[in-house]
Amino acid sequence: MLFCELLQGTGYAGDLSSDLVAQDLVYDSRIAEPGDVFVCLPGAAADGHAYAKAAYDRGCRLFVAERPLSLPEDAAVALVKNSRAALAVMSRNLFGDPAKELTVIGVTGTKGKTTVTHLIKSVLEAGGVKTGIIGTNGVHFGEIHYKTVNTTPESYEIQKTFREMVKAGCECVCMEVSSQGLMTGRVAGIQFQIGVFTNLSPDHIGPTEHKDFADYMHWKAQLFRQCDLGLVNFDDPHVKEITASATCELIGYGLSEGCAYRGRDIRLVREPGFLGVDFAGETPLGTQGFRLNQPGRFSVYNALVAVAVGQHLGISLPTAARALSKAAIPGRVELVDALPFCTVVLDFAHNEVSMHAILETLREYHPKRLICLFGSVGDRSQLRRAAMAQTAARLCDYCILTSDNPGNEDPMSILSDMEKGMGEAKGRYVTIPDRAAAVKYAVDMAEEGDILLFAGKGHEDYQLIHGQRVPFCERELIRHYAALRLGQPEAEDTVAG
Ligand SMILES: CC(=O)N[C@H]1[C@@H](OP(=O)(O)OP(=O)(O)OC[C@H]2O[C@@H](n3ccc(=O)[nH]c3=O)[C@H](O)[C@@H]2O)O[C@H](CO)[C@@H](O)[C@@H]1O[C@H](C)C(=O)N[C@@H](C)C(=O)N[C@H](CCC(=O)O)C(=O)O
Ligand SMILES: Nc1ncnc2c1ncn2[C@@H]1O[C@H](COP(=O)(O)OP(=O)(O)OP(=O)(O)O)[C@@H](O)[C@H]1O
Repeated sequence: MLFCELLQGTGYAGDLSSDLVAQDLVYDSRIAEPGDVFVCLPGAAADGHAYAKAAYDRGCRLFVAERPLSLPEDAAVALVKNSRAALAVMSRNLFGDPAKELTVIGVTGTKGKTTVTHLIKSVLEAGGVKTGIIGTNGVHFGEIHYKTVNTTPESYEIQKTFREMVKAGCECVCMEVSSQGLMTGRVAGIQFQIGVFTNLSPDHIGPTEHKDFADYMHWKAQLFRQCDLGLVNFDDPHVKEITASATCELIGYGLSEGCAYRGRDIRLVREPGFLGVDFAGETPLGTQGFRLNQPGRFSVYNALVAVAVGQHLGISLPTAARALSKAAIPGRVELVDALPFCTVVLDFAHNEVSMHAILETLREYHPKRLICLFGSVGDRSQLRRAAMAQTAARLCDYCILTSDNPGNEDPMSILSDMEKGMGEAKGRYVTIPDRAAAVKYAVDMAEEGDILLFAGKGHEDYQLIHGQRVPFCERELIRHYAALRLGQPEAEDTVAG
């Protein structure tokens, strides 16, 4: 593609020859190749402008930057005001604006994004609409699955993935849109047909993320300034602020009166091997009974919005109900069929908000004892650890404190911060730093009627320890130790990592 065509819409300045040909775009000098356009991005840890020469040395001659670069004369530099925004526009140009060939749905909110995108995919595909998803669990479409670095990837990866999805016959893409993704322009220039708001509470506030809650909220609200229809949780205390600047049509879902999509008659169901919820969903096209394979009130919200999206795309209520009765999401309130006399749940809850949500939900099922195994990630706020531990101490009968992803921190110092929270809330607990040993302890202590929650790892198949990614699959370990406890000989073969 001609460099000047690629730059169309960026508002660039620079005296560029009209016959320069660009092969691809790249924003990391370490993977730059001859023919690539190197886009200099100012980052959190470094500034891409400082790596322009490295990209030149690897053969790049075409550059996009926010300020003049000191490079040999054969380099062509297009100057733009905001290089991340320019990357979004150029990526769209490079891949031929694939969003125009898809129905694009964006899901934002503090909790529930991954769950909701998977539920929407289940509902749409049950109605024959081939759908791709992009989010924390990676990219999924058809038989294709790959991981992403970010919940909302960089604009180049998004546009490239959209194009792959179109080629694979997808009609729709449902993606998680993080506040960081909105703030850093990763979804700039995409007009979403539907935007979904799940809920909002303080999170992602810190030196490399948002400066305060107002900033976090401002960027979440951005989705409703670039979509046609907003499906928003009317029961969330922050819905007014999120929608105040909306430019789209707004439709509410929730449990309160006035919601177009409303859940009522909620009944929590716990049966052997099953933990779920029944409810009636009122919609503009009629009322439908639902049984969800996922527990708790928050699952009703997640399901309602999936039904609403489905209805807007022509999926009937019985089809949506059938899909939701079977939908299971790896690592999100996932039931592990391991010990027949109690309920074992694997969940990604890794901060105070989601711990509170999942534990309160599980309490409502009246377990004999609610036992929770969890750790806290390293290299992040110390307050988060104590807060999580306090919440667990208040809501559980017993806690097993262990390691999550300690990262570059000493696991013992993370555990000591968690123990402070435990002590303040007078919780009963044991500390077992090695997570595999802690899993064994939890499995061995389980009794009839207990609910065991393994929190934090969810779908992850590794632990980050001292900068290393160590294989670790909690689901497999639970099954392994359960099989040992039940005297099943095949247990030896089931451990992964
Ligand atoms: C803190 C932050 O926002 N980091 C994001 C950022 O990377 P960065 O700012 O650290 O990049 P940098 O290291 O400062 O480098 C700046 C530029 O120089 C380039 N570079 C650097 C070194 C070199 O040798 N050569 C070179 O060209 C880099 O490729 C980059 O273009 O830009 C990268 C590319 O887009 C992102 O992958 C990366 O996300 C990191 C992994 C991250 O953790 N981000 C968090 C804050 C985030 O975005 N989280 C949300 C989740 C929120 C939720 O769950 O709700 C998300 O959407 O993932
Ligand atoms: N609607 C909801 N409200 C509150 N909590 C929820 C909701 N849906 C799911 N959860 C809880 O939060 C956890 C994380 O859910 P999910 O991964 O879907 O959210 P997310 O927004 O993608 O989160 P993250 O940004 O941490 O990846 C779940 O495992 C569950 O315990």
